[in-house]
Amino acid sequence: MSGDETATTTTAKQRATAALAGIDPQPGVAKSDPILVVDQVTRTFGGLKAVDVSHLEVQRGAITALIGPNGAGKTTLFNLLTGFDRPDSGTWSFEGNSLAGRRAHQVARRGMIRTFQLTKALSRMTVMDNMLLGAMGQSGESFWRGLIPPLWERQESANRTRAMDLLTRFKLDKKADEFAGSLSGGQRKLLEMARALMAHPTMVMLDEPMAGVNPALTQSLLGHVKELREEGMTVLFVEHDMDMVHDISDWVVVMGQGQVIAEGPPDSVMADSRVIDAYLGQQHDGAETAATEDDA
Ligand SMILES: Nc1ncnc2c1ncn2[C@@H]1O[C@H](COP(=O)(O)OP(=O)(O)OP(=O)(O)O)[C@@H](O)[C@H]1O
Repeated sequence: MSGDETATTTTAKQRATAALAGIDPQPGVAKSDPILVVDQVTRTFGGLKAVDVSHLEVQRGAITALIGPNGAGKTTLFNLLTGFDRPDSGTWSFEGNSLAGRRAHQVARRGMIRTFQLTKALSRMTVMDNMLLGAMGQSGESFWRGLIPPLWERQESANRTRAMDLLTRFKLDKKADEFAGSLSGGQRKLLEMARALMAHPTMVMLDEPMAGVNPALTQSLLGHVKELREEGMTVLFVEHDMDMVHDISDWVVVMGQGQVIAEGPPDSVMADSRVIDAYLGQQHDGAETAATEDDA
């Protein structure tokens, strides 16, 4: 690439930063080009309101972090939006189409794909079979095509080729025939991401991509997430690792007790007193619990 090209090419990061630059950092603020819009979504467990989100918009083509103390409702919100749980009330739309009431596979088919932790069952499958599972719901798996072997075989072969290309990109190609359970923590996270890409997502939802990752793989993982944005995908991720949040996010949404309590660019959000209070409150509660246990 020539120097001129370098100077004139805008990256997806620059575009996302510019698009979010003038947005007022207030909970529930409207974005210039939202791909996901959430309204009045609530979920109660017993007497506990785990999620109570009045309004939330996620900007297309940006990397948005969803943070908050333990029990804030982040995972529950992820489950609701992706059809793995049902809300008590509320609506949400993806690319202008309502997803309320849609099941997980219908949400996935519309291009919103979440990563999954490697469960016991998936650990006993090979890395390649995990990848092929990520292609489920593609045309080859449809009932009628499944009845016509040449069509099915062509799809199966295309899926294997795509899986191998992705495994190569994520440096897991040499592990294709090994059990997924034999992978390291970081390699598992890479597999989860690669598996999500099998479905050609528009938006990728990452569930704690840094959990259990050895520092040696940290940069590689961060690089892969940034690549998703460069390829035009929207990323929403839940994470406790604040270095990662700071490094890769264009925008940060903070949840506390089920609600969105703050949102904005990483620097301003992390300096926000509501955010500091929410986290300190948790540490304070923890200190109190420890003291009570000591006293007992
Ligand atoms: N299936 C369930 N049954 C009962 N309570 C639940 C269930 N799932 C979540 N909760 C409760 O809802 C609240 C929100 O939990 P959630 O897992 O969404 O929080 P989180 O922000 O993802 O926390 P963490 O960062 O620890 O994963 C918590 O109080 C949790 O105990």
